[in-house]
Amino acid sequence: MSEPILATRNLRKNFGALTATDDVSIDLRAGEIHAIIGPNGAGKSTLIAQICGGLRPDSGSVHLLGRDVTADNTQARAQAGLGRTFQISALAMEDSVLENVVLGALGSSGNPWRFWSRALSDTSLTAKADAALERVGLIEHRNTRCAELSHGQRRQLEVAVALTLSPKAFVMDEPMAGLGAEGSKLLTAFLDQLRSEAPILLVEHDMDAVFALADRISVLVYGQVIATGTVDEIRQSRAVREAYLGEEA
Ligand SMILES: Nc1ncnc2c1ncn2[C@@H]1O[C@H](COP(=O)(O)OP(=O)(O)OP(=O)(O)O)[C@@H](O)[C@H]1O
Repeated sequence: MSEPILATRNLRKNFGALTATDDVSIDLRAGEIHAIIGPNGAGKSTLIAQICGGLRPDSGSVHLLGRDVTADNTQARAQAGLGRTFQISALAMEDSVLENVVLGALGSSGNPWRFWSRALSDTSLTAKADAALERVGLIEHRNTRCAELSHGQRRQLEVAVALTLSPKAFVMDEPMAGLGAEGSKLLTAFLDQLRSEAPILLVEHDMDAVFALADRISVLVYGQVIATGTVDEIRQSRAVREAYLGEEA
């Protein structure tokens, strides 16, 4: 099997006596959507933070395209090809849609703030931003203030921001959160085709979306991966039903 695009190896993180990440080794392979599910407090956000560089693990490692990036900060990982969308929106509400995409591309690329005014007249940057907006279906809103977008459109915009860096892997933290049925359907269709461009590690509570999209699912409970498998394997797993879905086996 080809080398995973993104991987964690024996990742561990303690908060005092609590082990929030307990020996987690997961792979994200080319072309796949790998969903991470688990009850509240299972350690999904803590795991994502270590993968993206916001939190340093106590032990274990993170690998991107075969390279150990454990010591790299968030920005370095973004530059190395890790595209991220957030659970809590990181958009600038008073700025336009286009400005948000350019700002995101700049911020992640490590360019200092003082070049901001020049960035908007940099046609290669704005062309890239427009291409990303076109892809997520927001091009006609390029000059709209972000605050005027619907919740669903903001989610699309976050994906556009991530797209500008041509990521090699995406990490998405609850992209469906707050979307209505129609919004979820649209985003599900979009992610479905996005996986062929870059695989997606997807943390998501919306089980309809997870079951519709995931090639593989890993189930996290008390910081541990208790099972990894296909949708059918996870649905049929006795351990998962007992530990997570709360059903009597
Ligand atoms: N900075 C912190 N200090 C102490 N404990 C923390 C910290 N961050 C998280 N925890 C604890 O670690 C455990 C895992 O939390 P985490 O937020 O990663 O879970 P989660 O699966 O993302 O939950 P949710 O689905 O509710 O977002 C929880 O028990 C939480 O209280």
